[in-house]
Amino acid sequence: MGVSCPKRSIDSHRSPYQPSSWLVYSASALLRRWFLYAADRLASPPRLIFEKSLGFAQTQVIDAIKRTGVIEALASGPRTAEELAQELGLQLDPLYRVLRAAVNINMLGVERGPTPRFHNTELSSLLLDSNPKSPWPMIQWVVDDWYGAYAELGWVVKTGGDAFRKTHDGKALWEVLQEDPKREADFSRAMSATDDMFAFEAVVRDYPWRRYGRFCDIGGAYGSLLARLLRQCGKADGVLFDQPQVIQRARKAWGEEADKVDLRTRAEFVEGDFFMSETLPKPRAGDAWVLRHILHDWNDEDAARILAALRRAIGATPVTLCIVEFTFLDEFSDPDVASKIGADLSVLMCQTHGRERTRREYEKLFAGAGFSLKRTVRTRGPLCVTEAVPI
Ligand SMILES: Nc1ncnc2c1ncn2[C@@H]1O[C@H](CSCC[C@H]([NH3+])C(=O)O)[C@@H](O)[C@H]1O
Repeated sequence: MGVSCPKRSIDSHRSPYQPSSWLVYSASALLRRWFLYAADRLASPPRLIFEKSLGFAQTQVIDAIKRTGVIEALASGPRTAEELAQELGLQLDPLYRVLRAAVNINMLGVERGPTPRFHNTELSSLLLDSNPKSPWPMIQWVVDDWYGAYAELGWVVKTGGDAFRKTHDGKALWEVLQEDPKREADFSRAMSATDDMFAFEAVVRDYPWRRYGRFCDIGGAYGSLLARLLRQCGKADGVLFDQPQVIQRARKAWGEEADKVDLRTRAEFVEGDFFMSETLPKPRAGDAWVLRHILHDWNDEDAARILAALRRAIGATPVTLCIVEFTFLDEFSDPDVASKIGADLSVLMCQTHGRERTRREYEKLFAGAGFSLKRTVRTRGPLCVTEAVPI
């Protein structure tokens, strides 16, 4: 009985998802992998392989309960399928079957009885419009833009082609976004929504950011990472660097959003292109140039061009590059390998052969652009911080 609501409050300054201790983090990652392995061993192989091949059905169930308004309607209390069908103008039979499927994957809960009443769970409540940190913008991207590209995975393996261009009239993601300001705004919002998914709070806490005097967030979108770093390191200031149209909207966000507005005087906004060194910020000794989810968007050739532009812009100034990515520590068994593989396939399919890299692959990339890799710092989540300094 009763409606389960999000147990953790939504705080605008800090992620509501605090990292657990290293011991709990490592043990739970291990247990999760073990449970998944055990569940597979217990199932009958023919059924198992068929169920795995139906993975896309989950995507569609989540999409359906969000886009038909079920999740919003349930925010005001449990409903039967009949009530929902009437209120939202939906078809009762398929609706009931989708609600049942959602309960099966814990996306909805049910009060059983002759007429079952459905309610939101902690998971579905996260998708409410009233949640400023809702993962929905990202899920919407996955469904609307990635899904079709993913269907071309076998084709990519055979031909080495570009799935995103194939499914988007020959255009790459950045071109699609540049042509449509609304979609670009949605994309930047979607990127901020990944903060809580990938233990962003652990990145802030598990790496010693306080040693730097200034952060330059290169390709920082609306600056959710920069804002969090400035809050953590009271003496530092920051530069947010991105494409002109993104920075114009970021400026507005920093004038309005509760988690950023008081930090506005400590941040500078620079518009440019990270392939062109002359547009990058002017370096300052003691800077950290932070690139989160940037290099993974690009294949080795393009990533090397970005690093070469950064190297030219930095010159002889002592600056540290901090690359925040889903770095593979062990490609088959590191604790968060499932998230890393998910991210790797997404950038393979949607970013013209972007890739998640191993430490050795970063080492090679840096060396080719005049940087040397100093160390890779693990965090209590799938993201690592890899430091590099100019040679
Ligand atoms: N040529 C470019 N120059 C500068 N920024 C770019 C360029 N191409 C893509 N970007 C930006 O790169 C970012 C990649 S998405 C990552 C955003 C942010 N670092 C985060 O972790 O949330 C987007 O904000 C793009 O606008």
